[in-house]
Amino acid sequence: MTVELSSQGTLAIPHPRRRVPILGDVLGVDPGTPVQDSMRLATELGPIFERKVLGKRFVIVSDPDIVAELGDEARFRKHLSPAVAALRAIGGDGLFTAYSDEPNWRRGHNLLAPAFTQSAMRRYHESMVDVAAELGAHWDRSAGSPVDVSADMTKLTLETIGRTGFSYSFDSFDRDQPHPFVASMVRALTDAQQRVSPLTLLTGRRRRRSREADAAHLAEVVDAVIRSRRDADGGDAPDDLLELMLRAQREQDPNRVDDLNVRHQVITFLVAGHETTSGALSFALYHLSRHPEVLARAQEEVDRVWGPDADVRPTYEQIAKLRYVRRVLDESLRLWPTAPAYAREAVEDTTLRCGHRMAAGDWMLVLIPALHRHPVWGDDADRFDPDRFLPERMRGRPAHAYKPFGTGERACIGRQFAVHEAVLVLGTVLHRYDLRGEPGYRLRVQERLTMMPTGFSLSVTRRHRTDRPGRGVPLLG
Ligand code: HEM
Repeated sequence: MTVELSSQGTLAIPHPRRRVPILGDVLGVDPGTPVQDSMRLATELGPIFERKVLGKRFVIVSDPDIVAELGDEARFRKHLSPAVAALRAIGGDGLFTAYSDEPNWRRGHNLLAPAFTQSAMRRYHESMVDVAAELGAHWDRSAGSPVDVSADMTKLTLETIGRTGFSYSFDSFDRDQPHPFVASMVRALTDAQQRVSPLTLLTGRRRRRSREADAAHLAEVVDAVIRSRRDADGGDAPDDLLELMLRAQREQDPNRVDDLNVRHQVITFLVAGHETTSGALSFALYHLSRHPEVLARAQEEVDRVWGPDADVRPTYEQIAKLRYVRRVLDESLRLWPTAPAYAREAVEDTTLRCGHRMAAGDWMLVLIPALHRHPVWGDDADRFDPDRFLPERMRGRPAHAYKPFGTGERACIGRQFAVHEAVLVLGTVLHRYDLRGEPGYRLRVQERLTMMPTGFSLSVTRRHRTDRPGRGVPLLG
């Protein structure tokens, strides 16, 4: 990166041309799409630029060298951006919204990390297969009408984290409307993201009331889940996240957390554990529907690894063998990383190698979709190409050019969970259906802290044995 130094010897950071006094860089900005606006600004202004909104300064970076430096845990740590700090209204000091020096972050991390190891995934596998099969049954019932992909992926991922983490079913596929938990969560996330916008500042009181009602509703749902567990006969309690926390309380474990934090952790995992994976699956299905050659290759792989039985229940080992499907997921998360930003603050005064000085507490926002389109990805970085994730091509790129799951000790604890679930679900869909997107659909991305395709539907038709090369006899009907 080339740098230009200001008269004070620090990096002169570009900003949007038309800056308005007091309000800041708001012209041409849509409060509903701050991430996509910033992606556009990154192409205009480069891999480090600033935006000011109502006196709040955001330094936004997408340069792999700077991102690598910000990942140095000795000099930087997680910062709660204004949007993430606003989420504390529902997540309190749960893992995602805790400050790194809050005691409950370390305790919660130590307590819950064993539930996210690769071997722990074996315990969740059968429940994940069950939920994927329910999606199949739901789509079979759609009888040829297009399915709303993001809505159904949200049902699926909420159901999966509910059952695996808390042995609780939201009965997602038996509902016409999303569970009220989802409606409250979507409003809470959207509200958090828009909290820094001057336009939304004007709608104060009504917004505050609705925010409080949503926080109360989320707490109510979660307290009911916790209560039903406490009331149950503890004899054969399921081995899940909730049990880990309740057992630690009973056994006076040094990492035990109090009742309020148990609530915060459950809300955190229900939200963080489904919203991002739902978006990742929806984007992957969007790309598959747009790239018939990728779709055919992915289907060929699933047929080969899982065999011809349309109602197959894949084994745990058969998920990791879907290498090409995994590359489809990785490439979807490159173009549309569904948790699109994370913030890092300087632990003490420091100077970046590019010359930019940061005082202790100064922070920068890593804009992941722009990092994932940096020139190190080549001059066709906007093109969907899963083979970018072939091992030999990955070795040729800087490691910090790909960060969909964040960085360091505050990186995503649920990464293995998300990958196992997403590959399993994509495998199930590809094995069972042919997919056809609406020909006129142009990708629209909704932002609510996370990103999700909107208005995207697919026509799904059951595949026959004759659709699987070299097989012969029809499987159905
Ligand atoms: C494709 C799916 C997912 C993506 C893209 C994703 C992305 C991320 C990112 C970027 C962070 C770091 C945020 C920051 O530094 O501020 C994060 C943290 C976190 N994620 Fe995920 N995530 C996904 C799935 C999951 C799942 C399935 C779970 C739980 C089952 C989960 C639970 C969490 C939690 C609890 C944190 C906070 C960790 C901590 O700070 O200790 N995520 N995730």
